[in-house]
Amino acid sequence: MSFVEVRNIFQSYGKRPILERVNLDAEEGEFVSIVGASGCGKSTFLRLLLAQEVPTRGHIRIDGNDPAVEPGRERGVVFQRYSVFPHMTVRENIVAGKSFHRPLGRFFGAERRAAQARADKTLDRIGLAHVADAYPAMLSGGMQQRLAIGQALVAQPRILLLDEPFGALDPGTRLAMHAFLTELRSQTAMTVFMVTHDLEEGFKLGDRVLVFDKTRWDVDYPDNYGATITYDFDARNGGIPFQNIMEEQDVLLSATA
Ligand SMILES: Nc1ncnc2c1ncn2[C@@H]1O[C@H](COP(=O)(O)OP(=O)(O)OP(=O)(O)O)[C@@H](O)[C@H]1O
Repeated sequence: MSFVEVRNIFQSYGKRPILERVNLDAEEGEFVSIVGASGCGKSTFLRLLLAQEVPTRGHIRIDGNDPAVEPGRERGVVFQRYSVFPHMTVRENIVAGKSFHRPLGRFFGAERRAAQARADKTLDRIGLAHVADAYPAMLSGGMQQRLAIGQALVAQPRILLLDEPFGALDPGTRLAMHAFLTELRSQTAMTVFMVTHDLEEGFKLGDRVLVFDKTRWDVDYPDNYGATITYDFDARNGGIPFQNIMEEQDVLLSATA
């Protein structure tokens, strides 16, 4: 039994199929990058893993069980747009990440102090301890996204779902976030699913790179068929030498110039 089992998933919105026959096995600790054309259903797949949606057909098992409806211990999630609370300080945001299953801030006395101490540990880990009392608007984009990741991590989920988490960041900050995520992963052994539009990022960070695409097309009715996993690349130890693909493209370009 794999840690994450996806069996013959179909998902349609109304009559329109988005995903069809999606099958996947992922082991605990794997980093799975997901790429594919815009609108092919990558975020839909993450929502299914999050149990925010129920598939039209098929099933998903996480550690042998149906995915819990509420993320938390099992899954954390980070989207491209920062999901931090603007009216709370950095530390309060982390506490809220842990306590989102109850009304925010409902921690008192010793429990509140314990929650804050845990939050400070997370802030240390994500390098934001020095701005614990600042508000998100005072932070750079990279820092805000680190805060969002910290918020997802504070409940120590076994699976982290990232939907284009670095898409809104400038290239330098993006590289810093890659280093941050790689370090975090070595500390936590989390399983990660990351949707990205950046192929190079997918190969750099992922153990595997899944490509979602349609295998069937009807030119008259392009919405008739859904996408599935068409490639499952092993990206470990330079398994797919992405740089070489880029170089080959350059060779092709210069050959045709
Ligand atoms: N709740 C919904 N109801 C109806 N259609 C939806 C719903 N959610 C998504 N869609 C449609 O399903 C398709 C797949 O959407 P999804 O966001 O999963 O694609 P994506 O691959 O993540 O795209 P992108 O790369 O642009 O973010 C899109 O055409 C979208 O408009």
